[in-house]
Amino acid sequence: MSTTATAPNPFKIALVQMLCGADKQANLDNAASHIETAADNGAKLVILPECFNSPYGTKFFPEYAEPIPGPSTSALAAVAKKRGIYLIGGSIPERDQDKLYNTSTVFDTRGELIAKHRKVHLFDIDVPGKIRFQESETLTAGNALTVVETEFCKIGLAICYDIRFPELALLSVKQGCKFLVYPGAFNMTTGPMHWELLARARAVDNQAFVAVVSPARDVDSGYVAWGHSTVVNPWGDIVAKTDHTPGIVYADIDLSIVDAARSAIPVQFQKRTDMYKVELQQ
Ligand SMILES: NC(=O)CC(=O)C(=O)O
Repeated sequence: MSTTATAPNPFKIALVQMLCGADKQANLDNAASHIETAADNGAKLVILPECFNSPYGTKFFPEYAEPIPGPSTSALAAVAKKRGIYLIGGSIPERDQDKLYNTSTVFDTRGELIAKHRKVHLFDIDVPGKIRFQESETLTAGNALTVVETEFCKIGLAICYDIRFPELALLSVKQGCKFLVYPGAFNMTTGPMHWELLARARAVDNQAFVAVVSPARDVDSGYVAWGHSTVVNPWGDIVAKTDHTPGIVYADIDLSIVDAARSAIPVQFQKRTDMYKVELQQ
């Protein structure tokens, strides 16, 4: 669907910061119940966290992985259709033949799957004495930029570690995105260092709204999520944010702020493409 001059603006979004535990069905039920609450409260676009149907860990991915469509994404489609909302389904471990991906699905108001993003940059890090995580032990990286057409605006969708790669965001914005969405799951080492910093950086360097959506923190899990789901406006201001506990973060996305920021500080139109260029190799 293409964006029109009559698109509703502002529109309300909801970030679902939920606990994501070992019981897949409980995760699906919990997500559906939060989505219903968000819709009751007027959200037109609801966003779940990374790996919402499974614990976040390479040993869990093979066990929890599903094809798309599959039980988890069918449940998402049903609730999007029932409530007439757009739904960005965080991510799930996806199985496609002999490969596994960390994949986000997007549903429109009729429950149709309108986009699918496979995490492009796998989370392979080793911070001595703090955290080692190697998604590539079980996952394969996606190869595509994901721009989602909605009635509100184009949305650039990427997952967690993808936020650390400004090139991906720049390419989405080059394709017309005014809003960048990152289901994510930073941890107790990288969260306090970089979660908010990166969300604000991507907002400022792209003059776009940015939403980062985390699971709630469970200190007993093998991977302890930072939480702090946040929405940042194109000036870099935090417009909505929570702590580490379960809950829903709401924000109004007023796209006129994107236009105002881009017109006041017109870096989007001042790129020295005679000197440098970021280009999609596809
Ligand atoms: N979980 C991730 O993909 C990324 C992350 O936690 C980080 O970049 O830090």
